[in-house]
Amino acid sequence: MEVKARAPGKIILSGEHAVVHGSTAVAASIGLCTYVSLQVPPSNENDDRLTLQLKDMALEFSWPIGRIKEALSSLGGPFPSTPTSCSAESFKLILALIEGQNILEAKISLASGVSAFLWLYTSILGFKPATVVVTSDLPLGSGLGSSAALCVAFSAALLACSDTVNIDMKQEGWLVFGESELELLNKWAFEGEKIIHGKPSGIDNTVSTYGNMIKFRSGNLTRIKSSMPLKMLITNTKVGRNTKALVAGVSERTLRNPDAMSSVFNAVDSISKELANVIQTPASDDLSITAKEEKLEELMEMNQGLLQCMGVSHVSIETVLRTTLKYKLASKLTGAGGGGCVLTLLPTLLSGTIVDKVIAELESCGFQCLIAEIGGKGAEICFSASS
Ligand SMILES: Nc1ncnc2c1ncn2[C@@H]1O[C@H](COP(=O)(O)OP(=O)(O)O)[C@@H](O)[C@H]1O
Ligand SMILES: C[C@@](O)(CCOP(=O)(O)O)CC(=O)O
Ligand SMILES: [Mg+2]
Repeated sequence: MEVKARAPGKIILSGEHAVVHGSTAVAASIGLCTYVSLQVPPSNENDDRLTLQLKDMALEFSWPIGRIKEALSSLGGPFPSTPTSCSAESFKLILALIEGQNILEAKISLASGVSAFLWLYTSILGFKPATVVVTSDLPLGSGLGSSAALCVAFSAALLACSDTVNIDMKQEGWLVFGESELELLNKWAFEGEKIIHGKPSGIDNTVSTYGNMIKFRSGNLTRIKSSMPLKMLITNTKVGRNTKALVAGVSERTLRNPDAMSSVFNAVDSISKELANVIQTPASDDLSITAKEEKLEELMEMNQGLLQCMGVSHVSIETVLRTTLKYKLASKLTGAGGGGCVLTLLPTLLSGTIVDKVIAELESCGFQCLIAEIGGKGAEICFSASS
């Protein structure tokens, strides 16, 4: 049997980092996904390995099931309906399994994704042989939530193969889990994100699970329906960075300056709430689309200023801000910052010629631009009779 899962990346319109400290944030899924295919060999086949292929990186990891069992059976499980955190001790055992796999120094950042896989796999499915293949449209470590999309896609495929979720495997095409299954999937993906991010807020896995646009605060989501067209230019500075380190840096700054940072986080909270209001309030005679876009631009700029206060901007981000400002366009970093991606609002009345010019100028700096489809589907699964 083969099950496929796909889960989207995201943009954060307002509130990254502050959301880790209890502020409101607003995020939307985008039309770029991570795909996982999970193939369980027929029980009469003599295949007793768990294999993980990261196709985009041409990497393969493979373990005899007996070796995984030997290393991890003390953890108990599987416990698919009880999302459980990977303790420091379990993490050490998992790392020992990965250390035997010779990840090249240049690709060592992938080790956290592979660790999340091993934790989710053994916790949800136990010690069954399988081949799992991953591909992704998303750039890794760029602020578009590749870590969460990976954890959501893994969890969706694994839960679909477990006996926990009630889903008709004979249905064709891409399927969406029911509400309670989505909740379970989101909780498992959050456990995976914890392995990759250290201290995630949960916003990325939540928006990847549910799709569309959400307002998120302290683990609680409110679905948002946009009442205006929202077109965003995403500029990838291609400066690599690591969310875990940036999140830890903001926490250290908060420990050093608790009062000042608490004011910064409160200001971000207000900005995110206001941004959600602007997006949801229908345009009227008193509030035109253009006026709404101007409000959004101002809120994005204010949020960017506060992200600078948190210490997560970067010279490459500042170059994007300066470049777009020449065309009177407002931008902010999205995701963890420190490089990665920047969002620029493209107002409805902006001419195509200007958009082409700004993209050409950004690309001449070595950046990569794309115009995202915002607020699409969340996680989906698909069964096939195996190949
Ligand atoms: N397709 C993938 N294959 C393997 N690992 C991945 C994949 N996508 C994400 N990851 C893991 O997530 C990490 C990037 O996550 P992070 O630093 O949070 O940035 P972002 O979530 O913005 O892309 C990678 O270093 C890797 O460990
Ligand atoms: C910085 C943060 O707010 C978002 C991180 O997003 P990304 O991993 O950079 O895509 C962290 C979090 O909310 O878990
Ligand atoms: Mg991430």
